[in-house]
Amino acid sequence: MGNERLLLGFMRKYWYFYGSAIIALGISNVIQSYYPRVLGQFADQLQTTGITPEAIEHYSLLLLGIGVTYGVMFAVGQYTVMRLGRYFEFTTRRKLFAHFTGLSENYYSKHGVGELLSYVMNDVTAVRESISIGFNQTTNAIILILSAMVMMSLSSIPIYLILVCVLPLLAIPVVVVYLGPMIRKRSLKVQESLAKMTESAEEQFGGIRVTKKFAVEGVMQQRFGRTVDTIRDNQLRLVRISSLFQAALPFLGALSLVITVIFGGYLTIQHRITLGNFVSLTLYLRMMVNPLQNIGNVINTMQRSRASLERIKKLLDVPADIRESQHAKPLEQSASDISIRGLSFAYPGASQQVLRDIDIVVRPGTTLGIIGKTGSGKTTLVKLLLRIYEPPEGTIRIGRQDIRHATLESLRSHIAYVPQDGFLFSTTLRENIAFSDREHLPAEAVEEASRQAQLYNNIIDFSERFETKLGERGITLSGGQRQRTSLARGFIKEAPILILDDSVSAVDAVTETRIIEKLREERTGKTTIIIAHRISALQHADEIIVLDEGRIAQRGTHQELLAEEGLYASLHAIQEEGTRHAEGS
Ligand SMILES: Nc1ncnc2c1ncn2[C@@H]1O[C@H](COP(=O)(O)OP(=O)(O)OP(=O)(O)O)[C@@H](O)[C@H]1O
Repeated sequence: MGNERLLLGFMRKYWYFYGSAIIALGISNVIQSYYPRVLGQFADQLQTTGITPEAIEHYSLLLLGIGVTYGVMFAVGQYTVMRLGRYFEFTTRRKLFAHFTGLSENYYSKHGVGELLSYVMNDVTAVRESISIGFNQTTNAIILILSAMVMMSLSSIPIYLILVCVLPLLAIPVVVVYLGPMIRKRSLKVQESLAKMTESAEEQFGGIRVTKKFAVEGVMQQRFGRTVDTIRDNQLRLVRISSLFQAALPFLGALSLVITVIFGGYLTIQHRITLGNFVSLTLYLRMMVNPLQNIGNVINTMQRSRASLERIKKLLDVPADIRESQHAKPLEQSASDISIRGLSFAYPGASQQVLRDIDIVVRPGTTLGIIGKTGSGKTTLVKLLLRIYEPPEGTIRIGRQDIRHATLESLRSHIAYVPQDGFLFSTTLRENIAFSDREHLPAEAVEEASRQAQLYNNIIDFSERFETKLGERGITLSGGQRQRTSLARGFIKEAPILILDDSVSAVDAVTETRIIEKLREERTGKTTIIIAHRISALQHADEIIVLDEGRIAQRGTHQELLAEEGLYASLHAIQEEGTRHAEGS
């Protein structure tokens, strides 16, 4: 029942729409139920007084009136319900998207993009169908069946005849109760395998260039084929049971008609009912078969949509791991000193700590360099600073404030973070650079940031300059250009703290030197953290920290570190050797 709360909440909110839809559909169906009665009366008149031009005119006008009123009211009801379905679709999609943005990296590391897309596409559509088509057909069916029953009882058709003829139709609920849950279970499986396919397709399309470069198209096709096969198997299992369900209902309808023809026909021959009664009864029963079949379809759709609703509800119930504390305050605006004390950290679910006993103090306006082998915990440290993962209470402070008690918005606007592979959106270069505040950042600021990132000269070579559109994930740019676009995005933010996480790794040595020089000019008085593998990118820092397996192995200035034996000096020697080699060749 919990799952339906989402749906019921929506229905409660738009009850007036539902109310008017029920009224319109109700009127249309009640009117429609007059149709067999009128034809029955016409048949009786034919038999008793014979056909007259007045009778033809009277009955045809009556039927026309029924047809027109039915059509108009039905259209109004149908339109209202369809509109509601669409409302649900877009409000739920928005809700899901808002929920997605609140979920942490930890969640995304476990769930693929395709899987999440599947919620927004397949599941929401399935529920929407049950709202519009389902609601529409159920209302029609219930009202039409009820009106038909009332009309039959009001006519002079004997009740025992009605009951006997309707008997097979009463088996329908039994079939529904028996097969419904099976349909739902199988639908859930179909939705899950659809999600897997979307996920696989997303990954395969994203990685198509790698696939081609490694010439492994065959393997990838096979892998994708397997996900498609699973869907086929699950779909077929669903189709088998749905078909059985849908076949059972018309069969019961036909059985009821057979009884009507035999029993009703016999009573007509015996003159115990009139020919008109017989005609109306047959038409009424015929009229009830379609709605009953529709109820079957609706229950089928409902079972499917309940499966989807279950998935959506489960997703919406996933709590955001990073939540603001109740008394969170914005960070002090001018604060730019960072103090890390006794910080140890293991990723959720992991037994090994990736950071151990980290103590760092970054005074305001200074630059900290962090170097270390791959996997030594450099990025993890930044993720904790940004609270992408929650650091232990009291371990990280900015200014005097524990970041655990700062509002997330203030923390993240306080820090400009440039990751190694900054994601570029498929929009213009200008919008990508001005990402932090697209609406307000002036064109000059965008140009200045691109100059600082040594990207300006590249951009002015493009025919549309800053208005150049980037393809999906910025494919039209080279690796170095993409990295510099991401750098410009970080520079433009002019945040009190700037973190470059291996952000100049894809540019050549000359460009790197220019960027670092520009950075030193522009960021005097502002705090900067530079993470790099190349010593040249951080040698000017006020303090350099060497991380090794999550611990601080060495610390000091470039000169101090060169003077002592250790990882830094050996890295320096290797890199110098490499540079000499490159210059010599
Ligand atoms: N989301 C995660 N869940 C579990 N373990 C993780 C996660 N992210 C990183 N790790 C592990 O944490 C360790 C440190 O990773 P981190 O990314 O901080 O290293 P790094 O020093 O930045 O490496 P690189 O120089 O290659 O970028 C690695 O062993 C990595 O496998």
